[in-house]
Amino acid sequence: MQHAIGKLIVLTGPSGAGKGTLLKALLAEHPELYVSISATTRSPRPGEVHGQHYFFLERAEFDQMVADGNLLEWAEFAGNCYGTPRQPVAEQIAAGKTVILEIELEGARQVRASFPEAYRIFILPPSFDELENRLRGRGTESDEVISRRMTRAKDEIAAANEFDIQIVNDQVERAVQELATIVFPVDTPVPTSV
Ligand SMILES: Nc1nc2c(ncn2[C@@H]2O[C@H](COP(=O)(O)OP(=O)(O)O)[C@@H](O)[C@H]2O)c(=O)[nH]1
Ligand SMILES: Nc1ncnc2c1ncn2[C@@H]1O[C@H](COP(=O)(O)OP(=O)(O)O)[C@@H](O)[C@H]1O
Repeated sequence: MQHAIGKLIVLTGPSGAGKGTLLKALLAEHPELYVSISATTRSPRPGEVHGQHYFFLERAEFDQMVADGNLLEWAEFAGNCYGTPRQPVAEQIAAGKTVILEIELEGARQVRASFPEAYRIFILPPSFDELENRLRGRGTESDEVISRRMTRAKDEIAAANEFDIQIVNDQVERAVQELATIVFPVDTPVPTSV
């Protein structure tokens, strides 16, 4: 039996741009999508669940995953390590699923090198000020972490044109619809008669 081959989609954008918000809304409409669960050394935020939002690991455990070749990509971001467990992604793609990786810029570059057929989407905030408002408004990070993320955001936004497409997250509903048309491109209808 021949296996269907699914596709791989990478979603990147500065912290606070709304990647998590858009993905959650997309997933609610399309539960058949598989969103990869990353490993991280960052501490859980209130409400975050191990194995659901992230696999929260000690640094030594993360380093072991890297050493064993168990991460498809990984990077350091604002003082913590983040990486994509390889096996679940490989399994879901082999099963024909569309797999989404929500990862930062360095990881997205690694995926481009190792998986050039992946489709890479960049989420932009409407403005830099609005990005900071959203990050502060989320209320999950200290001032110091916010300022580290804002510094990083400048470099990330400067790399937006490395991606196949950019989506401005102005309004959640509109941006989710745009995202959906990219993840699920409308097939050209096959004429039933000529
Ligand atoms: N390279 C890489 N980046 C990741 C991974 N998981 C999450 N990230 C990115 O790490 C950054 C920080 O994530 P997080 O601490 O959850 O903050 P948030 O995205 O602002 O909620 C974000 O840009 C994520 O997209 C991963 O597996 N690999
Ligand atoms: N289009 C939008 N308009 C206003 N606020 C938004 C929008 N999208 C997301 N937000 C808010 O901005 C904050 C950051 O969004 P989040 O999805 O956590 O970003 P990211 O995952 O990219 O770090 C959250 O408080 C979220 O509710």
